[in-house]
Amino acid sequence: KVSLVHGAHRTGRRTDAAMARWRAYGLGQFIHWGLYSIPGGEWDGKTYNGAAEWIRSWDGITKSAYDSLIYHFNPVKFDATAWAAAAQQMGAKYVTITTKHHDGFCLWPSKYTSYTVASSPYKKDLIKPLVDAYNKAGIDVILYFSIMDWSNPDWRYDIKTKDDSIAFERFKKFTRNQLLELLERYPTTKGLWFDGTWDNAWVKQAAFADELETEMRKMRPGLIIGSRFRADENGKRHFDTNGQLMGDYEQGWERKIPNTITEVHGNDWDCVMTVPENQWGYNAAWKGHIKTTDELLEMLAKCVSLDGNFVLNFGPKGDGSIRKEELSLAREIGDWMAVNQEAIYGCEYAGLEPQNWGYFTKKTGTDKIYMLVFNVPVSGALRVKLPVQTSISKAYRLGQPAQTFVPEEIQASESFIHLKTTSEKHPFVIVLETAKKT
Ligand SMILES: C#C[C@@H]1N[C@@H](C)[C@@H](O)[C@H]1O
Repeated sequence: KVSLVHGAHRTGRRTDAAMARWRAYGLGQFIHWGLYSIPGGEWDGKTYNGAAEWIRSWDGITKSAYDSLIYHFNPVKFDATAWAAAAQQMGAKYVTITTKHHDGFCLWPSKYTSYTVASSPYKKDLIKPLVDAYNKAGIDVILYFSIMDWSNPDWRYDIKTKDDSIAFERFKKFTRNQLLELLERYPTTKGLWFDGTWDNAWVKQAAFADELETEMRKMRPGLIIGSRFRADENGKRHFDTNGQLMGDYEQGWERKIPNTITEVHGNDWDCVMTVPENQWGYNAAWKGHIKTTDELLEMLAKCVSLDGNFVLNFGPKGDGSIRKEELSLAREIGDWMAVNQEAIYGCEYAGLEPQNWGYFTKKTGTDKIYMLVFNVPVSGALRVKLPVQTSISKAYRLGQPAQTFVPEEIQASESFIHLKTTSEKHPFVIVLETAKKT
């Protein structure tokens, strides 16, 4: 181990109540909304392949033309209550909302720049109504904040000259001001989801970022900050030079999910996922593979089965409406969660040998096991291997307790659950109440 001043300040998981609440969420919603939502991935009649929220960075688009979008931002269809209701029906327990993406446009009337909603025809703060509506719907709010800020003349990708250094010192003050402003304005928010922290200039700010993180945590006890915020003094991100996780949970699972529990290293983590391959902001012409409800449910199940949360992204349109494809996905996920949420909320890695038919979760603090079935074998026989000296005292279909199963023990602590039919068309859950053999 090397001695670090600005590495991880904690080994192992946080054990406080705020983090336990985060750990139990299971399902979250991501919202990417801003000026980029107006063009929706198209410019002068041309569609581009890159992510729609990065359109300002694409060749062929003049930056000033993009920046003028602020004078057209007037989301008259914005309805925070409707957004929160859709998320609540879906079963999301937390939402991560873009306060400022890489373009630097602020959805709140920040005192520290004019590039905010206050300078748009809409004028009003968008974050407060969202925080209030989601909280009212019983959904916690995490604020997404991009350190990288293309609108700020003091931002630098790297610091090469004295002038760069002087400018970036101003940028660091600006960034701190905005973050403390967000924490002051929205006191019920539970965490900050940082992005745009990979550039050299920021990676060189180990001491500043470490002190800022400490300051924010003092301001908001329980605040949750992931591994993407800061680098250690050797420029190591997510995991410090000693391999210790920076921050409270691993934030590396962007559009990907671990396959084994060993990849999780005993940390908390969440996976943030797009519906199309790689579009976060609204993209009019969704191209390529658009994930189905069952695919997204399987991702959710896989994340929870490996001790993570699954956060599904929505990209509202520039007018503030949510596209119908996302609303129907939310509804179908919600319909499934209405029956099966017990296998998701407050659940964790079950510690059992993975099986091909799907995923195990376990209710935290109990011996209750859930079998989330996605791949019914032609035999209809679902193999279950329990720890030695553990038996299944009861097995039944979640949501239909009268549909019970009598496990066939094929050898010590290994059983088959025989399905009554192999013609299920959608994922379902079997509950196993287990007990230590006396
Ligand atoms: C790259 C990148 C960013 N990280 C995702 C969470 C989106 O915000 C995307 O633009």
